[in-house]
Amino acid sequence: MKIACVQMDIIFGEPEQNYQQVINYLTEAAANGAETIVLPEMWNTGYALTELGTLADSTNQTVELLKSFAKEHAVNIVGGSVSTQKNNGFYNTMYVVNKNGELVLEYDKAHRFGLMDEHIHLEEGDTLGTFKLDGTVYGGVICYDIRFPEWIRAQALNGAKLIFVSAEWPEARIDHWRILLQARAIENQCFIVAVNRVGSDPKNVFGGSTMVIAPWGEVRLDMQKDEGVGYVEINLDEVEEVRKRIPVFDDRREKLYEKFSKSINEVL
Ligand SMILES: O=C(O)CCC(=O)C(=O)O
Repeated sequence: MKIACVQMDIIFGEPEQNYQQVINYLTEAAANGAETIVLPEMWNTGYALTELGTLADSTNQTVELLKSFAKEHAVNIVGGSVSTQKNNGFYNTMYVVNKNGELVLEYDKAHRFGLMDEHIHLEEGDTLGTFKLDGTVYGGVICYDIRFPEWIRAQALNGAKLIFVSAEWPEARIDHWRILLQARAIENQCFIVAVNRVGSDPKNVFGGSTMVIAPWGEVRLDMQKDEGVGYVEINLDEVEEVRKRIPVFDDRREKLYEKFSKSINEVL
């Protein structure tokens, strides 16, 4: 599978300009033969959280754009995430569409990031971001979610061989981003395709470092601070090879883990 990672800048609080930027990047990636294109987090508005009442997508604009582009160009799109308004609240929502133009995932970020005020302005999601493309199971998570190993493990246990991460991760903690992503790939013996933004907003400078990591932990793509589209070819058979080499999933002791997580709760 040829994957294209869009490491873009996001224009703060300007959805129409960001939609146009994304169309340009999708067009470039499709013209270069990408089969799956991945976008960063909150690419429609950036973290303009106090203005979501007028800026968030409340009309399905994003889904319609992604569906029609995917169908016309026969590409899968992991549409990063956008700010959405639904059920009387605002969400940080990841959409994935397949190459037939069908929506196969709508995932609301499960873990809200307090340092960027998400807990004040956004609702939290309660569903697991697994989905299928051509019969294979994938996972999708958003930024801060990667700090929760049990959340990524849940995806692997539900069959995900590759987990997509969309982010607006600040440069100040980019060493955490790199190490956490590599750890999540190694411990779950899966591919991680993680797309971060570059540029800055009124409060943060973002760290780029979009990466593709193989199930054995090797970094196959590292975009550092380059703005634009990065490409990588991956073969999902590597997942089974690594899982045979060290059979972590067979050696897990679920009941033991449950026993001690209960004990800790009882003590507290
Ligand atoms: O966990 C972090 O350090 C960054 C998380 C973040 O920026 C986010 O979830 O938007």
